[in-house]
Formats: sequence, C-alpha cells, structure tokens
Amino acid sequence: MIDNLDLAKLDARETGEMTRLANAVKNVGFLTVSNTGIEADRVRQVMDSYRSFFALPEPIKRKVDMALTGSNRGWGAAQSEQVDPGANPDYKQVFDCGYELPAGDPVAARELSVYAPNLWPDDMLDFKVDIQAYYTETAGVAMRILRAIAAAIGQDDTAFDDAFGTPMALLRGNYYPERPAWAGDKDFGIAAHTDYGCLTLLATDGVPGLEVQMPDESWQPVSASPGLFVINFGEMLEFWTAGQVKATLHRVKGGSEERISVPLFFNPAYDTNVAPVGSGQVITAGDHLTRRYDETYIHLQDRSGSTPAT
Ligand SMILES: O=C(O)CCC(=O)C(=O)O
Ligand SMILES: [Fe+2]
Repeated sequence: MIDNLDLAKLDARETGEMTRLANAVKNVGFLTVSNTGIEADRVRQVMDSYRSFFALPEPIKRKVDMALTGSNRGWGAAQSEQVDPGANPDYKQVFDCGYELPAGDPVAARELSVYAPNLWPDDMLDFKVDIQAYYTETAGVAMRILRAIAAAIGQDDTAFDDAFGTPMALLRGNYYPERPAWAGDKDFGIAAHTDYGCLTLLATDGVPGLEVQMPDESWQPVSASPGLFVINFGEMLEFWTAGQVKATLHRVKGGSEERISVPLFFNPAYDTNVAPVGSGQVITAGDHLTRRYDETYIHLQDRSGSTPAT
C-alpha cells in the first residue's frame, strides 16, 4: 500500500502523520503527498509548458540536444538514456535543467557535468522563466519533506540542510509518447531503476504508467493527478541513512495514451559525504552521481567504461 500524507501535518510534526512517514520511507520507499501549497492548476500549466517544448520540430530541439555536450542539460532524445543495462535504451524524451553555480565559481569549473549551464530553446523566454520558477517552488517543498524525514528517523530536523546549499538538483520533464508498436519485452518508457540522489518529487499529468516494486517484488501501479506529488528516495539517501530510507525500483512501460511527468531530483552538493553517519567511510555525492550519469546516458557511456548500447 502506498500511503498519502498531508504536508501541512508533517510540517506541524503531527504524531500520527510522522509515524506513517517513518513507515513509508523504510518499507515501500514510495508515498504521495498532498497539501504542498503547489496547486493543481500550477502543475497543469507547467505540464503545458513542457508539452509545448516537446511539440517543437526536431531540428529546433536538436539545438539544445544534451548529446552535443559533456553533460545532461537540455533535450534528451528518445533512446538517449539506458537506465537498466538489461533493457534497451528508454523510448521517452526528456528536457533537463538544474541548479547552476554562478559563473566563475571554482567548483563549477571543476565539476562541470553536474553543475553545467542550462540550455534553453530560442524564442521561448516564457518557458525558461516558468520552469525556473517551478524549480524554486518544488525545491522548497522537497526541503520541507527532507526535514520531516530527518525528524521521522530520529535526527535533527536540519540534519540534511547544509548539504543542499548548492544542490546538484535536476528538474526533468519526461515525455512518453504512446507505447510504440515495435516495442518488445526490453522496451520501456523508462526501464526499472532506482533514482540516484536523495529525494524525488514527481508530478504527473494523471495518465497512469508508473509502477513501483513492492517489498514482495510485485509491481504496483501508482497514479497521481496534478496537485498530488509522488515521493521516492534515491541511492544516496539509502546509503546515508544506512538503509533507514529505502531506494525503490520503479519503471514505466507505457500504454496507449501519451504521458508527461515532471520529477525534481533533489541531489545534495558535490562534496557531501553520503556514507552512513559514523561509519568512517567516504562516499562523495558528486562522484556517485557522475558515475551513475556516465553509466546511463548513451553520450556519456564511453567515459564510464561501460559498453555502449547497440
Ligand atoms: O514518469 C514517471 O512516473 C517516473 C519517471 C522516473 O522514474 C524518472 O524520471 O526517474
Ligand atoms: Fe525514477
């Protein structure tokens, strides 16, 4: 069962809601949240903005194609990412933008791929302004949820705050066309994967498609209309909390209707040590994220030493 929690009650640290949160993070690793302050109409309008980008002619999208860069900002064409080495590259398209360090920042120069400059389509200033504003709104909600999680697992509310000053956060628009007629068993909108970072805050247009692997290994569909957000956790938060928070496999096979989803991947700053607290180990967040990007994006795979998809 995937629980729905009320963010205003979590903000107030209501006991019953906090207990449900603690159970959701350690058992299923997926939940939904309502009452975030981001209204359904706002989410619908953001989906429309992404829809208008994906509807652009391919040559225009090619001008912001991430495959022409050493990073993952801009448009990702179909088959540009392979999240499961046992499956074919995904048939979704994406548009990714994220947190940018100020120009000239010495860390930006060093870790360019995770803080790369965003790429925006020409003559779509409204799109840029809208998506950047939505990034700020969702990052605020993600931080509120992370504080509630810190409290729910017995840490200080602010245990994660310092790590998110310069987050390697990425806001993505996923566009899943109707499942192609040629698609076989190894073809997915997005194949089974766990997210890489800490917390993912996902809005969808309400079309079903997301499936989550439950503790008994069955796949359960999860739907969320605009206004309701799906929350799940990534590999870094699982390491960092020594498994108190679970990173859960999920996928989208796709169906007869096209679909838009918009995840915010809330990843901490490059230098954050995400090894279990007190373990004496060091797992640098930036190294982990760079490795996972290099493994999964086809245009970065030759940097990782993995075999490119054929
Ligand atoms: O579209 C969805 O519902 C899930 C997307 C997803 O898992 C991802 O972008 O990492
Ligand atoms: Fe995901």
